[in-house]
Amino acid sequence: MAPTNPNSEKILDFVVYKGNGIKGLVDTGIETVPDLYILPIEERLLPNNILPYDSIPVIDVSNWDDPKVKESICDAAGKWGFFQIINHGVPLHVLDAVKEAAHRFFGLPYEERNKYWAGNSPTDTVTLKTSFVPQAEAVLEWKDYLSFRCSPRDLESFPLWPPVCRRFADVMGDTTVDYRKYRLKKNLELQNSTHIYNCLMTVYRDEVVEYMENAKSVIRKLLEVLLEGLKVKQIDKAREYTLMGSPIVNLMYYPHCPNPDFTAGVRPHSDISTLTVLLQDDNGGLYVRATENDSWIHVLPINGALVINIGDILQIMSNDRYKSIEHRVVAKRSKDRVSVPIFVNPGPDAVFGPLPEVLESGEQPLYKEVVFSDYFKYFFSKKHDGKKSMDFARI
Ligand SMILES: COc1cc(/C=C/C(=O)SCCNC(=O)CCNC(=O)[C@H](O)C(C)(C)COP(=O)(O)OP(=O)(O)OC[C@H]2O[C@@H](n3cnc4c(N)ncnc43)[C@H](O)[C@@H]2OP(=O)(O)O)ccc1O
Ligand SMILES: O=C(O)CCC(=O)C(=O)O
Ligand SMILES: [Fe+2]
Repeated sequence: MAPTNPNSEKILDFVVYKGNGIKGLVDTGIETVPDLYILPIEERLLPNNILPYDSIPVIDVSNWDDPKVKESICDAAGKWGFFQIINHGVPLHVLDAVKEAAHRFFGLPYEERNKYWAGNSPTDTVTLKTSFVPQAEAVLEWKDYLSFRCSPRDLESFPLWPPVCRRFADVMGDTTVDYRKYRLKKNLELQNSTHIYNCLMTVYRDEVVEYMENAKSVIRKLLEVLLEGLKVKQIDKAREYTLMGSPIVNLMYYPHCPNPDFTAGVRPHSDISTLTVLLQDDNGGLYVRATENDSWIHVLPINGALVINIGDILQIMSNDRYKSIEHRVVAKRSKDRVSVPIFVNPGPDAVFGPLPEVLESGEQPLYKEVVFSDYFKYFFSKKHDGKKSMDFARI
């Protein structure tokens, strides 16, 4: 949807086609929001539509086996589709490191960031993008993001992920070092050299993998509890592939915005994942749709917590017992906001539909069976538009 306004054409060229991103535009010192980013009034989040006293549930998961914990998770998935978990076991330093990595990556000069811009990246497992689908959006979203595909197979391209650290190259001698050798060397060196540790800490890809590795057991536990709530006794290999075969980790960057009320960081949408594990910073800005018409609940940042939301796939598999709820993001006026979602997605060729365990008592399926890559392509063929992507699978 090419803009007709010549100024918007110039901005589109600078941000998208020259690969500067919205970060590059903000770095030019703009003091007003360009037309290309101004939402029509009916799409803006107005203060009257925010419910000031409501909040999504916060669940302490220090004991996953406690029936009350399991019940709270399944209830929240059915009623809210969103909840925060605390005492989940992912160390605070791992969470802080990955947020810090996002700031460091987006703090790099244009030339360094641009090496990973969609179309330039040495591997399709890591791409830097802007907005959502700029080709299909009349108004762009105020965000850039570095996206990492993290299935075991994708991790083979780890050596091509952005290290961008001279000191790292000096220490390792070769930035294209094999991942396993790199881990081995890191473990050996860590025992006797804080200097080398500090060097390694400046490598983004390492923080992303560290975060993902730590989050895996939380994801597994959440899925076990949620599937048990649907009478599924165990997650075998085939189900594991359908539930979590191709995770994606994004480093999201919402640079400060001269007038955030006019813009969308992310438009209202539901995620297409089975579930999403989201680490947000202390800026706030994430809003979840409440049951009342067009009202929104702010997700208060809690240090160390992870925000969990049910995605379309789990709503479909549960035949609507669990809900993928719409949410949106508003950028900040004077601070750069970062967040790190893990979209826990099915493997590309996984076929999903309402689970047999859910339908066993004769309930009618509300959705047909769909191949995940078809659903994914459909989602990325248009702008974020509430929950409309679910129509793709609805009977
Ligand atoms: C929210 O809930 C989610 C989210 C997610 C996943 C989130 C991600 O961030 S995954 C990474 C980004 N997504 C994808 O890559 C999706 C796969 N991509 C596609 O299917 C296609 O790129 C497309 C979006 C459908 C567009 O296809 P097409 O019209 O054929 O255009 P392309 O050839 O791909 O691109 C043309 C040209 O533009 C560049 N480009 C495309 N998108 C962007 C962008 N956002 N920013 C900047 N540039 C972009 C592209 O690289 C091409 O450039 P060339 O120089 O190569 O011509 C998971 C789960 C959830 O629940
Ligand atoms: O940045 C956030 O807090 C949420 C981002 C989000 O909803 C998404 O990328 O799907
Ligand atoms: Fe989302």
